[in-house]
Amino acid sequence: MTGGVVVHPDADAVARATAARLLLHLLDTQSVRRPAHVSLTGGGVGIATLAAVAASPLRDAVDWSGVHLWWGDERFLPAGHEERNDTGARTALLDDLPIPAEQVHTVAGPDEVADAETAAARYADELARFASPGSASPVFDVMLLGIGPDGHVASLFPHQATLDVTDRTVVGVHDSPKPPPDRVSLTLPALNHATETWVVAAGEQKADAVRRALAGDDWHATPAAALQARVRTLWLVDLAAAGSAG
Ligand SMILES: O=C1O[C@H](COP(=O)(O)O)[C@@H](O)[C@H](O)[C@H]1O
Repeated sequence: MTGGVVVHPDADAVARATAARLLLHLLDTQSVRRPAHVSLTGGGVGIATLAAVAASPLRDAVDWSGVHLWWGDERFLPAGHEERNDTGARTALLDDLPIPAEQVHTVAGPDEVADAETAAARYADELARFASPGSASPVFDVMLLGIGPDGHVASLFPHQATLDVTDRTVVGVHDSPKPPPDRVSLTLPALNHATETWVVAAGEQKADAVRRALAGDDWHATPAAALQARVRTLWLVDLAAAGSAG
């Protein structure tokens, strides 16, 4: 297991470098096996990364029919809502990507199911359909995540009971301190069921959370401190998030 911090000059550079890293990683993976499973994130740099994938000349070198896309979390809002993570991803990249619709695994919203728990159970079933032997989900080749200023990751927020859920891959989240209050999130064991995890962060407001996570803070206080991919956990940050600005 390895890890590391890569510091880029600014948010735009984080997004462009992460996009290049993702595309090269997919090309490498596809040279030996397929499909590849990638879990996406919402958030400023997460969506900017997808826009940078869309703009990259390498984009068309990837065989997208050999890629499955998932989400680490979703806001429990109706399909097409501008605050949903998948809406941002569609606008930035997916609407223009030759990927089979059935390989884009979205989380159901209130237009489809009664509550976040039902959406979580349905997403868990979908993950199970593609599970690696002996587990409840695929091993994600890349788990792309953001981090909140409070240290939240996906929709696992500090001191919420969802942090301790280990018997499921997906949970319904309520009382999120960041709107909207209802969400669906992979649990920590599911987030860590990844070969590589890349946490993207930019801006001074992320610096303290990044510092605490890297220092191994109590993960109930800083959920991102619990991230540990099987092979490599990378922190892809800008100077400000690295605490080196000014
Ligand atoms: O609410 C969420 O926030 C985080 C971080 O977003 P950012 O805009 O502060 O970078 C994101 O990673 C997560 O997917 C999302 O649902």
